[in-house]
Amino acid sequence: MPENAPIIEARRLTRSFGGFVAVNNVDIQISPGTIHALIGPNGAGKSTLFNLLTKFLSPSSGHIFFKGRDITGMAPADIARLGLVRSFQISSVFPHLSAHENVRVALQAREHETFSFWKSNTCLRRFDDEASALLESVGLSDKAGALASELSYGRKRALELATTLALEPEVLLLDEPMAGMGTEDIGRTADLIRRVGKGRTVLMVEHNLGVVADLSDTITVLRRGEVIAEGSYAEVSANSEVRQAYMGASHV
Ligand SMILES: Nc1ncnc2c1ncn2[C@@H]1O[C@H](COP(=O)(O)OP(=O)(O)OP(=O)(O)O)[C@@H](O)[C@H]1O
Repeated sequence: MPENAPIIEARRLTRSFGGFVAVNNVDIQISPGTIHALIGPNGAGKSTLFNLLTKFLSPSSGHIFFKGRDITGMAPADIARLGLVRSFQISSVFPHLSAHENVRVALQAREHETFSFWKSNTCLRRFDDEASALLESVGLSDKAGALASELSYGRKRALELATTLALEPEVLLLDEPMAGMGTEDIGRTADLIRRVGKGRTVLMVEHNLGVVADLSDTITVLRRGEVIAEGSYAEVSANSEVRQAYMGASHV
């Protein structure tokens, strides 16, 4: 496969709910090593498209490719093993384990060593060291011993990112990473995404256009289930159809 071939590609992707077409014949290509955002007004079909691309929903028709391989019929767990890992699901963190233990569990899961009580101390030590390094990379070193349930909202999401990074994903899929965050957490999370996005591909749905402008290499704008524009923030924000789509929308 050529180096700049899309890492994720959808062709004529469509999803209907009853008679309603939420995603309509969408073609999209995600280039490797880029941060790519899906935006659009409420009800545009962003979450549906994201859920299709991450295999949480099945398409009514169309195809999804990961590194040129058709993954349309594959289960999410199988595509996660290929390197496509969805993050920012609060439920993926165990509330009664410490931040450090949460990351260690994810590292053990990666190596299918969930039942590692019989492992040597040296082996467990390796997970400990790796867990500490991951916590440091998301700025949580000082919270290593804190229970996940005691972390602030923004830090919980940083912990989720650490547990996702433990799986060594090639593609990070972020569903509204800034949702529910205050200004300070937004700034910190944006820095974090930029940092962990280096050398990876990031696909995110995000409502905060300031963050989208700041982080994204490419933006795809949806409206009523269809792609109406794609390009850099400067390009899409100058597009008259995009401006029209956002007029009167509550979150711009
Ligand atoms: N499970 C479902 N059953 C029926 N209709 C659905 C379902 N999921 C989404 N829809 C409809 O599909 C359309 C697109 O929804 P979707 O959540 O993908 O939009 P969105 O762009 O993510 O919106 P928002 O910004 O409000 O989150 C909406 O009209 C929604 O009501």
